[in-house]
Amino acid sequence: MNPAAIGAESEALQFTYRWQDAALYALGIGATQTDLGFLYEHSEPAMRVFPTYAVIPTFEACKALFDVVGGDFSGVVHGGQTIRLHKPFPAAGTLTTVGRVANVGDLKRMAQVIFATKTTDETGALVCETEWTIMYLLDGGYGGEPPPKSVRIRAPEREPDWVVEEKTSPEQALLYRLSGDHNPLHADPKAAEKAAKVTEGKPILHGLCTYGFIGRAILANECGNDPSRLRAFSGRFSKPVWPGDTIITRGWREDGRVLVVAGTKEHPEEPVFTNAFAEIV
Ligand SMILES: CCCCCCC[C@@H](O)CC(=O)SCCNC(=O)CCNC(=O)[C@H](O)C(C)(C)COP(=O)(O)OP(=O)(O)OC[C@H]1O[C@@H](n2cnc3c(N)ncnc32)[C@H](O)[C@@H]1OP(=O)(O)O
Repeated sequence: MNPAAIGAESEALQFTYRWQDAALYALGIGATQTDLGFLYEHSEPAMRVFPTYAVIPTFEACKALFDVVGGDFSGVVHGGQTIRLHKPFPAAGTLTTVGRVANVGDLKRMAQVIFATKTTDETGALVCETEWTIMYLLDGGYGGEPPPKSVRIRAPEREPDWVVEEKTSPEQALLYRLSGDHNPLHADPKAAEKAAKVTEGKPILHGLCTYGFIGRAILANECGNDPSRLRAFSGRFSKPVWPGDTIITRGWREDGRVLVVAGTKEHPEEPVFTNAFAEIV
């Protein structure tokens, strides 16, 4: 790993998308007939885009920094994701993103890298900021500084204010990857075998696919499906999810935020998404 990469920036990368791309993303994160306003170009009012789409135009700006950071990509898993939204995404458009290496940390058993991005639209207005925590399972112990301690967010003891249970399909990762993350870990059993410590030898779901399912549950229960009301969404991928699993998301309204925990029906013993909150207006 290369701690000298901290502060490195990508070029300003342009990303143009069509309504078809936003609809394909929506299907990848489990949208159904009840989400028609996110799928149909002639929707009235105008077609909306799920706010978690923020991870799609920003992905390449992070990937562009992979070489400067170093490490072994075959041992990479997604550790956590934050998005901050300043404007809803139009159904189609051109966005410009600059990526930055925010931190490279040594956890001894693994390394942790944080990539940050800023995205603007054609008018130069800020649309979204993102933060990607990436775990390098094969690169710990390189002699670097540990990352700053994360702030722990725990769900209250009481019953949640809402619960959403949604089954992913066995092909969910094969559909989600069409939106741009072609990591073989989510498609190829041979690649999954190499990361067997996490995957148990079977392709796992993209963390950002799970994130999209959970984001949809928040949008439906807290924002009346209005993307302009979700201002931030953050959480940690604590355990893997496999295509076909049923994701159960629980939400609590607490101190002006929504705290979230998600698990799966198949592995109820430990949650898959933790340390999570959403900010709503
Ligand atoms: C950037 C553009 C390119 C994007 C590349 C991404 C490509 C994608 O295609 C890849 C994916 O989508 S992979 C799928 C999604 N991710 C996963 O399934 C990983 C699930 N998580 C795990 O298995 C474990 O958390 C695991 C194995 C990660 C760690 O578990 P443990 O070893 O048990 O760690 P633990 O002892 O619990 O924690 C020790 C300290 O390590 C840090 N940490 C651990 N998990 C973290 C996580 N998920 N995120 C952030 N930090 C994490 C913490 O510092 C932790 O200490 P503390 O708990 O006190 O904060």
